Amino acid sequence: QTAGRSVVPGAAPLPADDSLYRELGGREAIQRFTDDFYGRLLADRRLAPFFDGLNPRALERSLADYFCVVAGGPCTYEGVSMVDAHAGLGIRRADFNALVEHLQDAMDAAGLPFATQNRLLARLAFSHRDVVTR
Ligand code: HEM
Repeated sequence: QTAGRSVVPGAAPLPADDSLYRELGGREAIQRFTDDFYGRLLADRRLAPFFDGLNPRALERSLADYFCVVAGGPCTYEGVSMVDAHAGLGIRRADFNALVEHLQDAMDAAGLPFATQNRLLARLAFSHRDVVTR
């Protein structure tokens, strides 16, 4: 474990280097596609109800920190574990897949290459069992 990086419970082991973080374009680029991603979630009538009443700025920042850490970047994620964040939400496999599609679309719109997108998605896939509870 490299000093200064927070552990993300339930996720894949942290990458050995920051190559994915750099491919994603760094923290600010991650924030930009994350903000776009969140907008897409809210525009999706299947998914928007999950995010009712939440503070978009706070969640966008938390998500971008999480993506940054998962990509091996020099960020700190201060949120809760994936189990705790999603417990009781009753998220189904179809919800999970829909969310991943929006993330792909946001990364596409940001011009990120498929290989880079897939590297991030592969790491996030480790969260499946912690997020999908029915
Ligand atoms: C790869 C899959 C996913 C990842 C990596 C992920 C990641 C996260 C992260 C990092 C947070 C912030 C937690 C915090 O700040 O403490 C969060 C919160 C949340 N996620 Fe997810 N998530 C995923 C899938 C989903 C899905 C499929 C849904 C619903 C359709 C969802 C709904 C939510 C909601 C509603 C919150 C806010 C919980 C709250 O603040 O009470 N997530 N997620």
